[in-house]
Amino acid sequence: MRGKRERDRFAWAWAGMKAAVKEEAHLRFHLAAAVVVFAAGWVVGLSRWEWIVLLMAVGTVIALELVNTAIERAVDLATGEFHPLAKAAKDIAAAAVLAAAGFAVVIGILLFWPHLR
Ligand SMILES: Nc1ncnc2c1ncn2[C@@H]1O[C@H](COP(=O)(O)OP(=O)(O)OP(=O)(O)O)[C@@H](O)[C@H]1O
Repeated sequence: MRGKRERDRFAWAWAGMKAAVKEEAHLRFHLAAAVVVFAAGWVVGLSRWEWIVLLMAVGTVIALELVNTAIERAVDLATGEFHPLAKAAKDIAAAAVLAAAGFAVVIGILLFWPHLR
């Protein structure tokens, strides 16, 4: 019974992932950028620790993009009207993605720079 429940959870999470990828261009962009960065990491031969740092940076951006998408849906469900709190919720969620993406770019530069010199 517990195994089935765990399988259901995984299936629901996978359904959420598929819906977000289908509906969110920003998420598709981040996934495509991740593929390019992973290919570049493979080409330059990142070390194990460099891979760990890169995976954490990329994973954080993608996870926050998913949370941002969930917050957008929840806000849209809560109100169809213009509301300052709805704006704040969406804008702050978007800022979280932007902050993570900005740090990921800096991390990427620090990781790849020594391999490209
Ligand atoms: N109900 C609302 N009340 C006030 N401002 C809103 C509301 N809905 C959206 N906004 C403002 O409009 C902006 C864009 O909202 P939208 O729902 O189109 O999200 P988005 O960030 O463009 O997401 P998507 O990734 O779907 O394009 C929000 O960041 C927010 O500033």
